[in-house]
Amino acid sequence: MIAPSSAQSWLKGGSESHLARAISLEFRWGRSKMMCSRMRFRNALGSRLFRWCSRDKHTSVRKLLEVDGISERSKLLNKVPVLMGYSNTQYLMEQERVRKESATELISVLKEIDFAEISAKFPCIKIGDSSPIELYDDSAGPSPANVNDLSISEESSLITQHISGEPAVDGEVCPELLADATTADGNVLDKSKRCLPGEPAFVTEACPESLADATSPDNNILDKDIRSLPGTTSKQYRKLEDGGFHTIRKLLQHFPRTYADLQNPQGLIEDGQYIMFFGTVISSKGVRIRSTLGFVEVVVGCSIVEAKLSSSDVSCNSGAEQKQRIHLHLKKFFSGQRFSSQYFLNCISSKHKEGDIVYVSGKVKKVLSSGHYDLKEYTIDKLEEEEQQSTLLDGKPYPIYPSKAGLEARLLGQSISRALKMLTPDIDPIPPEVLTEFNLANLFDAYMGIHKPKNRDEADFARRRLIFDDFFYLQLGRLFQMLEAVGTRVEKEELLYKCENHELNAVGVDQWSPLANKLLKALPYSLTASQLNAVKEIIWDLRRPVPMNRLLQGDVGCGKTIVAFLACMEVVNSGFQAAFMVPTEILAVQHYEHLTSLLEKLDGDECKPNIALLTGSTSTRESRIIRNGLKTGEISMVIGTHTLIADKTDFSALRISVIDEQQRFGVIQRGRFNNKLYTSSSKLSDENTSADEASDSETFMAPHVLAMSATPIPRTLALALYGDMSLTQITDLPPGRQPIETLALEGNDAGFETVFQMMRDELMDGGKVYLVYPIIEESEHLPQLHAAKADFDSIKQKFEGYPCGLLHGRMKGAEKDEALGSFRSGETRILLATQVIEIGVDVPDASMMIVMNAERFGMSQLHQLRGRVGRGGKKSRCVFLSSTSSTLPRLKVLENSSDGFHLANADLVMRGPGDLLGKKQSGHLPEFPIARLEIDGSILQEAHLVALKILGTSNDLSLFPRLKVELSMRQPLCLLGD
Ligand SMILES: Nc1ncnc2c1ncn2[C@@H]1O[C@H](COP(=O)(O)OP(=O)(O)OP(=O)(O)O)[C@@H](O)[C@H]1O
Repeated sequence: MIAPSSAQSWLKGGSESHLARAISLEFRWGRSKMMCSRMRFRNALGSRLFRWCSRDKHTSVRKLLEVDGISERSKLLNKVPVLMGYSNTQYLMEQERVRKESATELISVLKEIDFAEISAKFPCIKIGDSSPIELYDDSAGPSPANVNDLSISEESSLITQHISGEPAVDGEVCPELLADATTADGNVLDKSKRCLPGEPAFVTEACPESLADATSPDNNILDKDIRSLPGTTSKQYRKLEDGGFHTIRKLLQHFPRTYADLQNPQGLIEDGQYIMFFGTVISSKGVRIRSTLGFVEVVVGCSIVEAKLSSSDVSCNSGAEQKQRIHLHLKKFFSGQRFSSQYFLNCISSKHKEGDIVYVSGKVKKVLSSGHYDLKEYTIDKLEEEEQQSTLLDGKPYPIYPSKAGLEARLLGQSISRALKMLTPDIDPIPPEVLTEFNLANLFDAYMGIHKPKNRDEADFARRRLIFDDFFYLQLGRLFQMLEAVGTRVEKEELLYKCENHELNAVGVDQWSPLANKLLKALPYSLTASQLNAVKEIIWDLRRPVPMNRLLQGDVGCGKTIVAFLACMEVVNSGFQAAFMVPTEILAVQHYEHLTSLLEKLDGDECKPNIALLTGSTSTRESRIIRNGLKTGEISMVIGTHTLIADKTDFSALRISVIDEQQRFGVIQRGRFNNKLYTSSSKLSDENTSADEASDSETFMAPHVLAMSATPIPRTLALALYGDMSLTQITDLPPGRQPIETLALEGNDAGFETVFQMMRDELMDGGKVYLVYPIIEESEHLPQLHAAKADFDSIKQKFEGYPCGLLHGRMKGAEKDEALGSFRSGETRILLATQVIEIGVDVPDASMMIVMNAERFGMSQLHQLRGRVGRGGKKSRCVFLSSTSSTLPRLKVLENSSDGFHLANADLVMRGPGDLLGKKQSGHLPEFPIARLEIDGSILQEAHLVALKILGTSNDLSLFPRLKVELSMRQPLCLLGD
């Protein structure tokens, strides 16, 4: 590309030929920059020439052009084409357009110019450094059908690079392109051999070595750089890379969001409906309304099946099916002088030709004449490739891709098609026997089937395999990491055995330790069946020679705490220690009080273990005493917050760590806890201070981990299901529980009136009410939010006679305990609180909860909050008040679901499973949520079995080198903190 200054340099010569050359250069520069708009060319060239001519030193030019005054602009412009050898501007433009269409001519034009000479003579002339300016969103990109869509700047820069022998500026060029450009007969660029879009010829002819390379079995095609994708321009590569598609795998894993049935809508089309249509372009024209406004209208004709038709509308009637022909009008307006020129509008409208088969989607708006509709906010895609058209004709499902990073669907679709062509049937790293055994598609067929299915069944079969892969590599990775961490072969086998055998291994109550048995007997209730099974299973695990890593999952209020207490007592009874870590001080105090009150009921003082509470609010003196007690082994069990993982807290013989509401702790925190525990245990063995008779290896063993969660975050959920954690579920609720009546209301005057009336009724009925607020104090920035402190007085007034309490995170530990204690004892009947009560707070007779501005909380949070009521025998109610009516539907979901697992699943789908093998805790929106645990559980199970089978055959995957490579490609085998 030639910089403008070059033209000025040519002008310095002052001769006619120099001037012609200058104009020629200027024209090319101007055209490449301006997409050949005649108007802009004239303007730009005219003003530039004028500037030159008006300068004194360019009198010679003026003379040459015979322009007398600078006002005679049009005269000057008419001279220019003549000097360039054309009769007038119109003709010049016409000729140049023809030139543009012929790459051969273009080369000859460019070859006329001796770039080396220009560069040498005029250092100010830079070759190939200007990027083309996009004047409008050419979303379609270079059309596969028309290679000339490549901008001249791009093409000329490629060729220029070749001629000047300089490296590519804009990206790699297929070597053949350059080779071809230098052929002796020159001047002709064989398009069939260029790396240009939509040219399959390239794949087979032009770059055979690159294809051979890609298809070589020992070359991992999937992890090839995206730039190995054939038939793609450097601009497209850049776009793909910017969209995160750095490898072929990334591209192929951009799965269709859905498939469209290649059938147009049936029945009545209503205004405002968002509909997809397939049809044929009937016309496409550009209309200039005035000098600054124009539009392009594409009319698409479609056949739809109409139920009730007037006879005039019916164009064909095949049996019972009546088809109606409708016309969709797709209009795009352009404003501004530049974009409303007829030439420009014609350029745009020519993109759609009569007879093109297109796929359009958008919002339908009826127009006056029957059978005609405007399509608003539309997208239009041409079904260009033969296979796409055959998709339409054969009634194959048509994949619809989710948009990504602003990449146009068409480019994505094309690139995926090209990537598919690179694949070979031997890309699958999973052994074929496994595929046969589990009835899985081969990976090659799976990619083909998901992107180009012949029918829905094929797409489903492919999807199944791809979901399998997601789960399989996840588990293979986790198990591989675990096996790496375990020393001996026996331990590895033991571990695999544990993972493989999910049958309930239990230790009967009669074999429990005396302490656990005594606690069980001291309970004021009987354990439910699943609570009992959970304890049996955990105790069985505690007696295994490998550390337990178990998740105890059960809905809010199902009674997990007592299960964990019993497990702790089992360990404490053998002289080991237990640590119980909770996320809040309130919860630590509650658990401590609960356990001590239960232990008080035990017969005989001699067996009562020494329990301590250690939180941030514990005084320094007391903390020192507790820490000392833990170090010496005097204290058997400690309940506390994350102070338990502080460096200075040491244990003498820690054997179990319970992490309550474990999703509240980050991966690193939990990892620190585990490491700490392990260190403590090892230290202990060095010092030989163990009171236990266990063998050395047992003493060295890392402590058991029992994590508890009511609403696992997606990451935990996925890990628990088939990661390295075993899962124990409590599936029933204690007897006498009644479902919580849930109501979602808009928090307007009427809504509040209803709620306050319900509250009055509840209080009169002897109930206790939580009022939950999103913030403590009113905020200027968020005036719509209700605040706990601000509402305190008005609630007190409104409910005179019913004492109110206040509980929020900014209160001191003792104040919080007091507020909760008063509510528990019934001293206060209304508790205004923030989300500090969200987890674990247990006031069994609290019977009503009202959540203000409920949309501010996440679904799982709301489920947890709701779990604070309905923990006793009294019928409870929960009201979620939304700030606006628009946020109400989301809250309504909670009206119908009281299943934390289901809600966590909904979260999983919304947030994605997160980076399961990394340290990233939070989820992210998935590119394509291909797997749903709710429905894909069986695939998950199979994947788990296959992973175990493979690792059972070869612990270090040495017998499956391709799987090992695949695993490392998918997930770096970084060790988790936990
Ligand atoms: N089998 C049972 N029968 C009757 N009540 C029970 C039983 N098990 C537990 N409870 C009581 O149910 C209430 C809730 O138990 P707990 O606090 O252990 O629930 P949780 O599962 O930890 O709930 P959250 O996830 O909300 O913390 C407590 O008051 C507890 O004493």
